[in-house]
Parts: sequence; C-alpha cells; structure tokens
Amino acid sequence: MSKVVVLPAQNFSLNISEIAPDKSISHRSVMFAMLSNGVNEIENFLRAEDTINSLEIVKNLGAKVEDDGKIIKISSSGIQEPFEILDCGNSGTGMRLFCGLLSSAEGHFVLTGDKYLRRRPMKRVTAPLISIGAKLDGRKNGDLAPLSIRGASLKAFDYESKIASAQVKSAMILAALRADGVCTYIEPELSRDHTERMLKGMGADIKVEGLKTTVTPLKNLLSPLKIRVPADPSSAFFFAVAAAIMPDSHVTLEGVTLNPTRIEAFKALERMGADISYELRDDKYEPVGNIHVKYAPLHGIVIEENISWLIDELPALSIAMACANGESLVKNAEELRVKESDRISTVVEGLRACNIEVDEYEDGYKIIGSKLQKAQVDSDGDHRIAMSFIIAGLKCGMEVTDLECINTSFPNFFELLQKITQVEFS
Ligand SMILES: O=C(O)C1=C[C@@H](OP(=O)(O)O)[C@@H](O)[C@H](O)C1
Ligand SMILES: C=C(OP(=O)(O)O)C(=O)O
Repeated sequence: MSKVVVLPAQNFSLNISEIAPDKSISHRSVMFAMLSNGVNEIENFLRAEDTINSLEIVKNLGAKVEDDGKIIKISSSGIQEPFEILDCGNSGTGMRLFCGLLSSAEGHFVLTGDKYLRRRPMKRVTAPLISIGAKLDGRKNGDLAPLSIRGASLKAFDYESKIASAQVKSAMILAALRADGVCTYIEPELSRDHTERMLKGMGADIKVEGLKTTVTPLKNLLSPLKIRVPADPSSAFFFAVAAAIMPDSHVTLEGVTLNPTRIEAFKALERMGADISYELRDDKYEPVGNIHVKYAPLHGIVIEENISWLIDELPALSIAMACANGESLVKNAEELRVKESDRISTVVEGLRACNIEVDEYEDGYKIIGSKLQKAQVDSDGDHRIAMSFIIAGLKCGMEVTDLECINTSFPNFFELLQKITQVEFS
C-alpha cells in the first residue's frame, strides 16, 4: 500500500494482544545466539523487515536455523565468513550491532543497507571500534555504509561515550566480549539495557554500576538463549496515543516489556494527564505485563531528560502534544535528526500541514496544542512518522503516503488499526 486515507473514528475500547514483538530484543536474540554453545529458542520473534534481515544475516554467517513459524531454533558453530554482502535493509540497530559482533570474527564482511540507512552516521561505532584495533572502513572515512570489516584482535578499553545510544553501547559490549582484557563503557545517560540483561542471562560477566558497564571477555561460549520476545512498547505506543486523544476511549496493550528504559513515553503521556496503569505479569530477562491507557484531557509538558528512553516514541507523542491544551517543549533530542528520517523536520512539517503551530530547534521543537486538521503527509520513508500521522487521522482524517516502511517494524499495524476504524485497509 503506498497511500492511505484515514477517516475520523469513534471512541473505542480494545484489548490488543497482537502488538508486534519487540524489535530491539528480536535483533539481539539472533545475534547473541552466534555466541552460544547450544540450541537457542526464540519464541515470538518479530517477523518484520528489519529483524528478518538480521535473521538472514546470521544464516549467512553460518547459523543453523530451524523455524516452525512459532519458535526459531538457532545453533552456531562460530561465525563463518559469508559468501554474500550482508544487507541490514533499513535497520540502524542491525548495522551497528553487527559491526561490534563482526569486528573480532575471522574473515571479511561487507554490511550495506537501503538508501535511508546508507545516509545514517556510522562513525559513532566505527571510530571507537577502530581505536581498539578493529579493521573497519566505509564511505566518508568510515562514517557511511557500505562498511567493510576484516576481523582483528581487539584491545581492552575504557571508553566514555558522548551519546546515550544503546546501539553504540551494544556494539562496544559485543566487541568487549572478545577483547584481550576487562573493558569499561560509560554513557552520559542510561540507554536501553536489553544487551546487558540478555547477555547476563546467557552467563556473560557484565556488571552495571550506574552509567558504567564492565565487561569481562568470554572464556567459554555462552549458554543458549531461551526467550519469548515481549510486545514492543514503541509499537504499542501508537495505540496508547490513539486512546489518549479519542474521548471515552480505552486500550489494554498486552504482554509488553515494562523495562523502565523503554516505557518513558507512557510516563510522559501520564504526565500529560492520560490515565495509565501497568500490570506486571512476568519477569525473565525483562519485566513484562499489560499497559492500560484511558482517555483524559491532556495538557502540555516539557521533555528534556532521559531522551533515549523515549526517542522512538517522540513522533507519536508529538501527536498527543498537538491535541493537548497548552504548550509542549521537547529539548536535547538532536538524535532525532539521524533516525530513518530527520524526525525533527518530518514532525514539524507534518504538524504544520495539520495547521498546528510549531517552532523548530536544532535539538527539538515547541508545539502549541490546538485542533488538528486533515492534511496530506508524506512519511519520507520513516515508519514512525507514517504510523504517527495515521493515528492523528483517527481524530481529524488524514492522507498519508509512503507506507511500505511500516513493514520494517509493525507489519500487522493496519490489521489492528482496523479494530478501531471498522474500515478495511487494502
Ligand atoms: O539498541 C536499539 O535496539 C535501539 C536503540 C536506539 O537507537 P540509538 O542507539 O541510536 O539511540 C533506538 O532509536 C533504536 O530504534 C533501537
Ligand atoms: C530508530 C529506529 O530504528 P533503527 O535505528 O534500528 O533503524 C526506530 O525503529 O525508530
């Protein structure tokens, strides 16, 4: 589907148990399986373009994969030099984490991606990896894909990162597992911590004290991962915003990871006035449970801290801000500019098209809440922008173009949306 016209919808009350499985955890599950000594069992793996690309890459790296459609079983006898170029598609997570994993593997590897990924900065991982002995290169002096890697011996490191990025942290932790001594990594604000939780669960010696992570290199292979991937809070959040902006609406989002580094956008929506509660159900690798979101009148807020905890949800949150009473301000979010699109520009342009007053800053925006109006919005190939403006359409109607990108993270998005609109999308 290249274009959708969304009509204003009625209030709704829904339980959603089919939110797409978590993208960050799905990528990691297949990559970390390459470091283990047995059969890894991954249930509820996200079958979307980004993570299917990671699965294809580990197959190209020699992993044995059995997939019955429910559980993916992966075993590896070490990373093999691939015959193919490794295509990460649209995924920054895929490309940056594979850099860390492959820097110490024997052989030559070429990583590429689509035209959006090939314009995103990679120096944030290639520079620290090169500084510890990795042999990496790419366009613009190692900043842009395609990237080439020749596996090398890595030196122990103490690295202090200037950006709170889980992708950089994870690439460095993966490198540290194969380095020649104990390594430390410090970040300016805590970023999502799935890598630490999952690798520790597999037996890796990783210690986290505040913003400092200490990694002892592996002496043996890790124990295999047995995981059920929880629902993705970043995907669930689109439906949270839908309930929060539609009077008399309510949604229960089932089986979502409640990892504190991932649910900050729900906390922000709560601060705006939405009625939100959390119900813990399980706790293996990650706390998992249900999130209930109920409409209540929203008011503007300031967001300036723990930005990496809600970075992917800011476009959807901007729709709630546009519907809220008063001003909202987002600061310290310059990272938005280097996602699948420049999300500061795409959010600002999209909201302005909907007749909302917005000021644009280098590191964020100010939104003056008012009545959203129907508009035509192009996603610029960015799944989060496409889904955010489709949700805005539930309020006022919307035409959104360039929708293929939704398949990168949330292939069943329209099926679930249909439960609200009662109109079939084709
Ligand atoms: O590690 C991860 O799985 C991710 C980290 C974040 O990126 P950064 O590390 O660039 O902040 C996030 O935006 C991305 O969607 C997924
Ligand atoms: C930024 C995102 O993903 P990635 O960096 O993996 O492309 C995202 O899904 O919003």
